[in-house]
Amino acid sequence: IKEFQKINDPNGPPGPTQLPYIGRIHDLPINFMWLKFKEWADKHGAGGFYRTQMLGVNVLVITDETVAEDLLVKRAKYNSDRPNIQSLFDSKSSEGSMEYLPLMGRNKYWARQRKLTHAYITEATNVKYNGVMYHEAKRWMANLIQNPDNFQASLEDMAAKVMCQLTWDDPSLSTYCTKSAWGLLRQMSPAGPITNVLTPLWHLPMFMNPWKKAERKRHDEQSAWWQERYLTTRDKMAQGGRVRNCWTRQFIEKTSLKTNISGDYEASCVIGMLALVGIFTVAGPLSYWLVTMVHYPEWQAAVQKEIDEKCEGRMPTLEDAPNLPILRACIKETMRWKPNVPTGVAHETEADDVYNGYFIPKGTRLLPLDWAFLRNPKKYPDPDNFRPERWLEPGWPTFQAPLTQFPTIKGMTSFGWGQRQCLGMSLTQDELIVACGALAWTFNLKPKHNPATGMNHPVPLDKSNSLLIIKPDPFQMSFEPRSEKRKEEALRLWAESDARDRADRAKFFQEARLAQQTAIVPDNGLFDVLAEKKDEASIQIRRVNSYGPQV
Ligand code: HEM
Repeated sequence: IKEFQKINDPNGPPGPTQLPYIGRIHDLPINFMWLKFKEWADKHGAGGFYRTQMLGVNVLVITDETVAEDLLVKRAKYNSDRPNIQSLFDSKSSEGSMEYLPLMGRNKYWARQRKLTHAYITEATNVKYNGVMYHEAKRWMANLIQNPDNFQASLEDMAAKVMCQLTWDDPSLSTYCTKSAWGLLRQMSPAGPITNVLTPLWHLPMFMNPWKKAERKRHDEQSAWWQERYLTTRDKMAQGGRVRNCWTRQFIEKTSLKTNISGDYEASCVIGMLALVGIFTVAGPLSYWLVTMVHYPEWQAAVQKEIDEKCEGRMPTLEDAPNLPILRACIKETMRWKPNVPTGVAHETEADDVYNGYFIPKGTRLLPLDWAFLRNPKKYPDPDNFRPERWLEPGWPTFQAPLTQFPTIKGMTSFGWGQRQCLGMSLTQDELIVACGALAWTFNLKPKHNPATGMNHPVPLDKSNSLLIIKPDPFQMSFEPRSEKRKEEALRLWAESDARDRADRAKFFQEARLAQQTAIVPDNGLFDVLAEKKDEASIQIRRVNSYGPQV
């Protein structure tokens, strides 16, 4: 009784009644958890937040943007740590595992890896990703023409190819990279292994602990693959520069000479993680774009009309973005209506604090509930419906001019807060403009006819997985080329881009080989450095493998 009274202290923050130790874990469903959090928000969150508990852990659910601003931005100094994820080894990198930047505590590994990631993404954005997004969007359009029923896999593959190209100059790695990203995403999600919710199970001895054994295998495979990618890239460079511009090459050639990244192992992790994080994050809104366009043909027509007029018949590029506000409004409204990280990503407090008169103990998880922010009826009237006009017409609370600049997805609550704010906002916006623009230019996206029932296959609006980053459950739809001419043109664009890419690679490799034969390239000693570093790397990697993760 005493314990019950203590955790339900009437002077504490509001929230649902807690049971000793388990808190409210018994009626928090694993699936669609964000809906239950929102239900509690409607009952208890009048002040913009409420508290709950889970197996002894304090959670403050933030349901209002102003409170998120106060706690996560203004008090970022001590509210930017991350909670431990039980089913990963050393998820916070407190023991020096250095592996998962987005999950790290606010420590030195996080600080230097965030700096490097930010610099690399910014540089790639400034050079428009060396055309990689256009190339992959064209490949995807051709794939959709030739094999439309495989659209969900080819969509993820497009996002993965962009990241593998930017990271290792090798789009053929996309299949493995996607699988690897899935493995990590599942492992870190509350709806993944049961040990993320019933955390004490994780501490069973290894011989009777299937969860830990499975994670050991997943972890070791993933880190070995990251290391192999890194060393293979370096080998290729040492054998005649057979790698074009990419983040790994940039690290080996330039950054490694002046960085505080500790060495090859850490480099392979920060670079590998960067490749992974850009797959499902972008694939989510892109999948929801398909769902939305099927349900709102009038908005699809408006986007197509805008593209046809403003791009004069061309497939849109990033240069066209300022002239395409309807496209940008539909992208932003898709992300508002169907956010792909609906619970938000938790921060953890590093100091005791008092907020609005309520005591918040050190170690509290702060959960910025994106589903609640994006369904706030004051900011988003008619929040449950897809209304892109809220970004386009004066009179709506979210309207902002000029339309050449707004709407933009940059700064949306979905990208998080303060010191931990997402580093991929520009990349996401650019990839969505290119990919959604290409879809609108090439296809009419429609429901698919089911001859067995004589009706269309349903395209559900509310069926998804419940991982931390969600995507819609498999569905069927049709990709109808807008005309025979458009179809031919899309296929031609891909053939042309593919041929150019092959020719560029061949020319680059030939020149690099020639330069190596005539010893022009190694005059800066790069290859000697690389040869030496290779030995260091093998030593270091042997060390890392024997050190292993903290079990
Ligand atoms: C729709 C797309 C995306 C969404 C909704 C999203 C959302 C988020 C969220 C909610 C966080 C945590 C923020 C916080 O803790 O306050 C985050 C962190 C991060 N995101 Fe994204 N993200 C997206 C795309 C990307 C992409 C494409 C990349 C990179 C290519 C990326 C890289 C990162 C990184 C590196 C972090 C960790 C930042 C840190 O912990 O300091 N994200 N993202």
